[in-house]
Amino acid sequence: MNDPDLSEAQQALVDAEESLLAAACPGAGKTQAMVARYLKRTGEEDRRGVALLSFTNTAVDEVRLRCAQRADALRVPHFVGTFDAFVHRFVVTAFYAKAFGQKPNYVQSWADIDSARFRLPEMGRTRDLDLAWFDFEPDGRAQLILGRVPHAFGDAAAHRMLARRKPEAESQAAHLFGRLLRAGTVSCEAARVLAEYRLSIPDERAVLAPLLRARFAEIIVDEAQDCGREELLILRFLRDCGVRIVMVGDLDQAIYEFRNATPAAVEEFAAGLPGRISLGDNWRSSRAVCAFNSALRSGRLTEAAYGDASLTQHPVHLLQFTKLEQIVPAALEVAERYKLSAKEMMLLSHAEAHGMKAAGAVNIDSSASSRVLAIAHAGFQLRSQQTAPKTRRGALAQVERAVLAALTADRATPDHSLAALCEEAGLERRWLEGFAVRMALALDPTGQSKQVFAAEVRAFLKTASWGVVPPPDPAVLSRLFKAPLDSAWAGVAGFGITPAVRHSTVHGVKGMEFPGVVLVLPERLRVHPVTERTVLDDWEGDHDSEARRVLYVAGSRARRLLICAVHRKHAARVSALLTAWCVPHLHA
Ligand SMILES: Nc1ncnc2c1ncn2[C@@H]1O[C@H](COP(=O)(O)OP(=O)(O)OP(=O)(O)O)[C@@H](O)[C@H]1O
Repeated sequence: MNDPDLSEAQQALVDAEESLLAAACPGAGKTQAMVARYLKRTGEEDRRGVALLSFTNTAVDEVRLRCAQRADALRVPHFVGTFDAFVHRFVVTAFYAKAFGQKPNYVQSWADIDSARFRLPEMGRTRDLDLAWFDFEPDGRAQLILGRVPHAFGDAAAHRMLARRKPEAESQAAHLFGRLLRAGTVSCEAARVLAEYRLSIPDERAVLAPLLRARFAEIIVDEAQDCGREELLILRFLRDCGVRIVMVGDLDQAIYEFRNATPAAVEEFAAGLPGRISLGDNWRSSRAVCAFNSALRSGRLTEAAYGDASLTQHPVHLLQFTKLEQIVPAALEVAERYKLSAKEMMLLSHAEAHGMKAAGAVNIDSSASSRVLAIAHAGFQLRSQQTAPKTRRGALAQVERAVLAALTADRATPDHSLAALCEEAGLERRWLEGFAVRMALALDPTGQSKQVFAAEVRAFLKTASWGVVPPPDPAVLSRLFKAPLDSAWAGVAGFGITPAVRHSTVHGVKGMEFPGVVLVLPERLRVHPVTERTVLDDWEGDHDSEARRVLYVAGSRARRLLICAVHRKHAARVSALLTAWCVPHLHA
């Protein structure tokens, strides 16, 4: 029976009877259609399961919520979860347990654990190397992906040094990878490598194929454009086992190339599937936003506005700025013209720092310059209800470093990992974390002068109970915990102030929508290290690039109003592009 809430194209996705790619535009209602299919198929299959796989826990939670009325659809043999959870449960765990004689302990990412960091001898003043910067082959070989090494690793000479010592870094990374695996620590990246390894062994394929064939009738893949090499390999295996593969996605929203997800590889895999349907009705956005999406899209799909927002006549607004701080007041003026409140607006940028500065939020890095300020900042973050876990962890890590500096008289280099510093200081990391939380919460800078607050910090450290380690030297405390500069302390007043407009990176709002979006194009655009092109070069030259897709994802989050806040240097180019692509636009 047809679902009255679904369009014809969405219904075609629900009813499809062969493996296929459903290529959808932004706002096509992929989730709605996919969940409708999942519920229908789980009702039809009584023996074998249907799996619905997503890439993020948020997307998984959303699907589970929408299936809440049908508890049977969430029970065995069916499966709703992340791609990683699927790989762990059905491909890797048993294989690992057999090979290593223990159960694996999965961690989200190497980046989350200190023991996945290491140093090369005589590396100088650089940060530790991180396993997350390497790709691993099924035979355990490592490949350093220089594009993943963050700027903060060190100065230009440090980056050159690392490029020169790449083979040495790769050999150490491979060694550490093997050591962690043997110890039972398996990151999601490592699990994918193990899955790939397992599937490369003919005997293992012969064991796994009948199990998966008997267990699953169909795998539905949400956000299919984010499939990387290993996911595609697993899907290929499942397809060869006779499991139906239904992929739903928008190749132009592929913004995870750093983890090997490339739209070209997904397209190639999809070309081998018997079916393909297009979902080109955008139920989310106004006509001007749809035109903006079409101007940025590299794929062939044509998109049209279909939902309530299609009646909105607001053009895209081009807002020129010279300083990031000018954006919000001007954008709010435009929003007000269309009766949109500040709460309905979302400011998006590729790099977090630009959005933060434009929104007037205090940047945690600015407090890194002073230990006293870092402690004030962490206290605020811990007390606030709105702090994201990642921000809280970052703020606390700065307090931990400050405490370690006090104990080691700042002898340790600031570039060592916290785990290494704890070892040097003879402290348990867990104890230090607890100490940092207690200290940040005990000290409140509200209404205090910087001198008084700095004195409170020193007094706290002087009188604290240090347990196993000797207390810090008072002379060291006076030297390391001075009152911060006036300009930095002025920022403390801003800690408690919520910015007028919410802000996020583009990657942080994937799958979401907002009545109004302010998209920031800053003065300095990223230059791709290989192509040496910026996003505007890509757009003008019609090159499909991740930077261009990031703009597309950002703009397509808007329902009614899109404001492109463009630095004066680039305004003429963006205006010319919007004109060339017939995007209705106005200069604000
Ligand atoms: N058939 C429909 N009729 C009316 N509204 C719909 C229909 N399908 C989806 N919508 C609405 O359109 C909006 C976009 O849907 P959804 O967020 O699922 O899109 P999406 O395909 O996941 O988009 P994106 O990939 O850009 O994140 C939602 O507000 C949803 O409620």
